[in-house]
Amino acid sequence: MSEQLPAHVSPVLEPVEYPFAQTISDLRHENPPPALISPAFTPPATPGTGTPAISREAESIPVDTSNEEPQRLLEALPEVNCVVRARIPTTTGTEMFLHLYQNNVDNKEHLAIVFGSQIRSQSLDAPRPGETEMDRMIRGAYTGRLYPGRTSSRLEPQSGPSQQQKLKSVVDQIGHSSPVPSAVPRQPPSKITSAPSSSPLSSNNPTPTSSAATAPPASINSPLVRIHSECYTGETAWSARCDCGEQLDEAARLMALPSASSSGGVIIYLRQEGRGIGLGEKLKAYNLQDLGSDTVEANLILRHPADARSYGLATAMLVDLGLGGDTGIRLLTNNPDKIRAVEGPNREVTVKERVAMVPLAWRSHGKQGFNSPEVGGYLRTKIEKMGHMLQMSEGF
Ligand SMILES: Nc1nc2c(ncn2[C@@H]2O[C@H](COP(=O)(O)OP(=O)(O)OP(=O)(O)O)[C@@H](O)[C@H]2O)c(=O)[nH]1
Repeated sequence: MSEQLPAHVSPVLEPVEYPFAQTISDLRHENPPPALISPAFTPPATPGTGTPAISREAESIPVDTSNEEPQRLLEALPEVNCVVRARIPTTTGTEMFLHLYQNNVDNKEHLAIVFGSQIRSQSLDAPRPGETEMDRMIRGAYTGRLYPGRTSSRLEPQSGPSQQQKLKSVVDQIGHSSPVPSAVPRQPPSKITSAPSSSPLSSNNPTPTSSAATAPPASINSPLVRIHSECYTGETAWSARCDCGEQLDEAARLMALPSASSSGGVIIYLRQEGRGIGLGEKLKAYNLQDLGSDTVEANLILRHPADARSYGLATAMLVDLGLGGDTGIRLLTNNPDKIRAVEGPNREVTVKERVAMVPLAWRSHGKQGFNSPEVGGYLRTKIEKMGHMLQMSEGF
């Protein structure tokens, strides 16, 4: 029997009662386990959601989420609590505030990377019984900046001016007029000079879509938000199988632009590695991909949903950061499921605009970013099988 199988099928995968006994081709064409398809799966032909391939200029394409009710929304939002926040000066010159959250649904340390000092966590700022001013400063519940010898978590008019004067003199010395320098992209994109566009509307109305690359800032009231899922391989191990690292860099770059400084920005960094299946399972999926499966098929063969993620924690964190209700956000994504899911079960958050994440190589016609057969297949599968609002670029 084993000699009838393709050479790449391991003999240990032969017992007939398991899907592993079949060839990958069988699984793909005859027996995809329908019960394992994620409720987050979106048919490829989501109307009105494509991103034109030829022009990478700012495009507004209507998206209406008012009739969409994802099946996996919880009835109520989880509880989240920001336990510590710290200022992180970055290698690009931008500063951000890293917020670490705990919650009542898992034991993971989900993060909010906040650009701009105007976005504050309510749970962090809430007083804790018996805590001292030093306790508050140590857990990051302070306003302004920390400096040696500071004794209060609140800005004090008496001691503040001298520190502000010190800061001003430092700023004057280095020739900056703004206390927070703007970002220097890791790979400076020559054609990308402006923030994404936005235009106000509610999620009950058509949502314009703009390209992150070129759109001028039409509205700066709603902060830019990226809901990012952990990807060790793409963010840390230089993987060219996916564009996760590039997307993270690009989100940070956009949020650090001077044009975004009045509204700020937030990257919600969720610890749902491998679309929620974990790193070990994702690595198995990579091996299946090298054996011929696409990213969705590989997950299904491993008996995982195509996408095992949920976004309730992200919604709760955004609400805690004061971005709930009518404040509205501009969401950086191509994923239609994310848009409605992040709004929460009772529309606790309003997505006013979607901003497309177009791969850098596509926007620059190969001059920047990176290309590989693997990332091409990864993006193609997202578009063709997961309804991503992007159109495959020619030559990739
Ligand atoms: N299971 C699986 N997960 C992958 C694979 N490649 C990347 N991932 C994971 O996919 C997730 C990246 O998803 P996101 O960056 O949130 O992107 P998205 O939801 O697809 O859509 P965008 O918001 O448009 O980027 C991370 O958790 C990665 O670890 C893969 O081949 N298989």
